[in-house]
Amino acid sequence: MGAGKSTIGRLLAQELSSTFIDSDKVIEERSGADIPWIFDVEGEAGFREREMAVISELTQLNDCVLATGGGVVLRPENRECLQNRGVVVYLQTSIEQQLERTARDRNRPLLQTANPEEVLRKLLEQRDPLYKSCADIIIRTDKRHPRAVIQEILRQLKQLSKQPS
Ligand SMILES: Nc1ncnc2c1ncn2[C@@H]1O[C@H](COP(=O)(O)OP(=O)(O)O)[C@@H](O)[C@H]1O
Ligand SMILES: O=C(O)C1=C[C@@H](OP(=O)(O)O)[C@@H](O)[C@H](O)C1
Ligand SMILES: [Mg+2]
Repeated sequence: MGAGKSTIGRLLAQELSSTFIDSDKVIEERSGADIPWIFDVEGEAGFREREMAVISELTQLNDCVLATGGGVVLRPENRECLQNRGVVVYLQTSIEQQLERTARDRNRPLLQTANPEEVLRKLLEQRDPLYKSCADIIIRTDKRHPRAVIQEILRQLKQLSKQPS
């Protein structure tokens, strides 16, 4: 959360002249409710069910940039879909930057707690190995302008396409 997936994904899609899709937005459209409402009424488990259905569908599409929610890697089915169908980019960010970037946004239910720093630390501990297990490209985004992050993604994409498969 706050790594910049939604922001950088949108700009990257513009740069690549491809379609941008944010799975969280699709989940909201499909359910006719926002993410805090889904967490409130259906719990995190309900949100993860909806997320899995949407990821399974969206990863069938071609030529698009897909920004996911940060918890997408929790389900092995999601990791498999992402790995099989695309180049997966892990945007790494310090907890300090995550806190700064998410502070003004009430839209992340997992961070609406007395100690969001502790929550982020635990999530990182749990998720970092999962992100690494499915990432083709890993990029640090701390104190880096979104444009600079995009240039780095493009550079690494070019390198990947040069490698013999
Ligand atoms: N590289 C960056 N530098 C500065 N601010 C950023 C950067 N990436 C994202 N942001 C800002 O941080 C906030 C959260 O970004 P967002 O794209 O929603 O993250 P995510 O989708 O990974 O949770 C937004 O206000 C966005 O403008
Ligand atoms: O990390 C998570 O578990 C979540 C991240 C959110 O998306 P962003 O990573 O875009 O904030 C959103 O999917 C939901 O609040 C759960
Ligand atoms: Mg997002």
